Amino acid sequence: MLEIQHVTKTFGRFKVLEDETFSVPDGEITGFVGLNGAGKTTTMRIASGVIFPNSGDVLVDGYSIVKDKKKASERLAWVPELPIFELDVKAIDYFVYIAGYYGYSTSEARKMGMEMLEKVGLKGFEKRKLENYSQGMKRRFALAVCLISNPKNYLFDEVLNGLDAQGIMYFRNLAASLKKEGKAILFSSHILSEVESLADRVVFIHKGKIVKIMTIDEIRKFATPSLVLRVDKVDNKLLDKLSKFGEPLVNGNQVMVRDFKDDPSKVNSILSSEYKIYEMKMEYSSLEEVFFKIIGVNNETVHI
Ligand SMILES: Nc1ncnc2c1ncn2[C@@H]1O[C@H](COP(=O)(O)OP(=O)(O)OP(=O)(O)O)[C@@H](O)[C@H]1O
Repeated sequence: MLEIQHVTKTFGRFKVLEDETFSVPDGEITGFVGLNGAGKTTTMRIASGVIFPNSGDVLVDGYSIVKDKKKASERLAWVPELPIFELDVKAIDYFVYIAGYYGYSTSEARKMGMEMLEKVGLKGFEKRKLENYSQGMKRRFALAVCLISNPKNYLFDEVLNGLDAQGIMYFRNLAASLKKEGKAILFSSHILSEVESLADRVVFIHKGKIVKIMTIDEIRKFATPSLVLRVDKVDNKLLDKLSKFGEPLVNGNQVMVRDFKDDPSKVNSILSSEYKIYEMKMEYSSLEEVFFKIIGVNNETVHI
């Protein structure tokens, strides 16, 4: 478990984090979202012990990263936003070197390295030098390396950046299996659809302050419900009928009734004598919409 406790950080006179407090529980994936410059990477760097907070602390399974750095960092793996492996060394040799640091023999480490690199989709590239890896390959390699020590806590900073569809799939599977093993995972990303599908809870950060912490279930309740219908024809009469339930938006023969808070079967009974309904389902607005509601900016003007 990770506990970020009243962390404040300033760079020069600029306050980047202010009294930041939240927890990353065991057996859960915690999504960490915010606009560019909100403070996610700084939080992760503090939690990993690379930089110190001005005040506050981070506890890793109860050990302070400030006062008991060795014990805290042994229990933690961190994949940084920009893994730097500009090394004139083969991937497998570097893996063996790092694994040696954690007490594995060369033969054990080599066997584990070959397996792990295959798992992250780097089979056939084990002997390529790291300096010749692409950004996506470096990220995959960083994911494999972070598993060597098998710690309880994980910090993944924008690890989806630069990953292709296969790499994203690997990360999804990895995060799900770590969660199953009861690990605590903090995962930042701008790909909010991925956060929504992976995370159990989401921490929202804005201008260095935690503005909201919500479970995915709470996010779904908070989100605006819409009824989506696919019908044989869309005419004014249909839209008239639907507008009694919410705001109808048309896209071909599909109509989305926004802010729908009624019983879908009522719509069915009102329409079924005049229209063929091919499909009817409830949809909830995305985490993205919830995010912009929470921080109070318009998603057309700000890119997340
Ligand atoms: N070493 C540093 N010196 C000065 N300012 C810094 C330093 N590191 C970060 N900052 C500033 O702190 C703020 C938070 O940066 P941080 O990288 O934590 O944001 P982020 O939420 O990870 O953003 P992004 O989504 O763009 O990666 C930014 O304004 C950034 O310019």
